[in-house]
Amino acid sequence: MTSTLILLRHGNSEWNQKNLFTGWVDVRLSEQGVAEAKRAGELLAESGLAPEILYTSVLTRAIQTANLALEVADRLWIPVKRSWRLNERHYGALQGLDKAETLEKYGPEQFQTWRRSFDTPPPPLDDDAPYSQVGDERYADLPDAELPRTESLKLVIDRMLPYWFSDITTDLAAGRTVLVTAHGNSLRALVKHLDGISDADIAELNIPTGIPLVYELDDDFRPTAPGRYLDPEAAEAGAAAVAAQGKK
Ligand SMILES: O=C(O)[C@@H](CO)OP(=O)(O)O
Repeated sequence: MTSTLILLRHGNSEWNQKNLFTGWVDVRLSEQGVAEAKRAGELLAESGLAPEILYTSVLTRAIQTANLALEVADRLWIPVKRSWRLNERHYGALQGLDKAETLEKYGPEQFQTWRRSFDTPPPPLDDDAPYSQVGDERYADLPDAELPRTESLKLVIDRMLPYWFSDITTDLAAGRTVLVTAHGNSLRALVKHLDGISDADIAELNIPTGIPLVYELDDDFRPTAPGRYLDPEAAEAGAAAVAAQGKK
């Protein structure tokens, strides 16, 4: 039996628009992001795909995106599960910094290492820094030692994959069409796992905002074919724009 998995990166956020490193900072969608999320709902409806359960991170921009898309697709009623394990990568001390200024200050090599290397996290964020998540109510159940102060992509995979196996694959095994609405780097982590992308090659993968990416999975939750974007042309342009962030 095959099952269907739909991955959706949240629409453009207020901080994507301002070109700021975001990570776990809880910003909202920009107007453009709202339009992208609604368009994602149209793409889902036009494709005939009907999500039966929604997974999101606990960050507002992913939740807004899912709600807007599902409303357009007339599926706002489906059950929802949220987890911090689907959150964006914690960007450490870079959270809140301007990407172009960071590129200029530290140079392209360091900038690319922080953004896209597999296992080099940015410097950790101080607990009393303005954009720290220490004390944020939504993480109250998370032991302090497990609350990230920075993360590499590898660390995202380490905290995301257990949830993939414990929860998301359980719904897939039950034959449900699953929608996962999450973030650029948490979805890069999941796509790396699904497509078996090497630690080196994952640096080149960028996920566009607001365009559903659909996988058919076999009984072992492996893709039967490459994932397909419901609007391939827009996805290509969107991924190129993400890759170019920082450059003025
Ligand atoms: O700032 C961030 O949290 C992410 C996603 O917006 O950015 P980047 O693509 O640079 O990893």
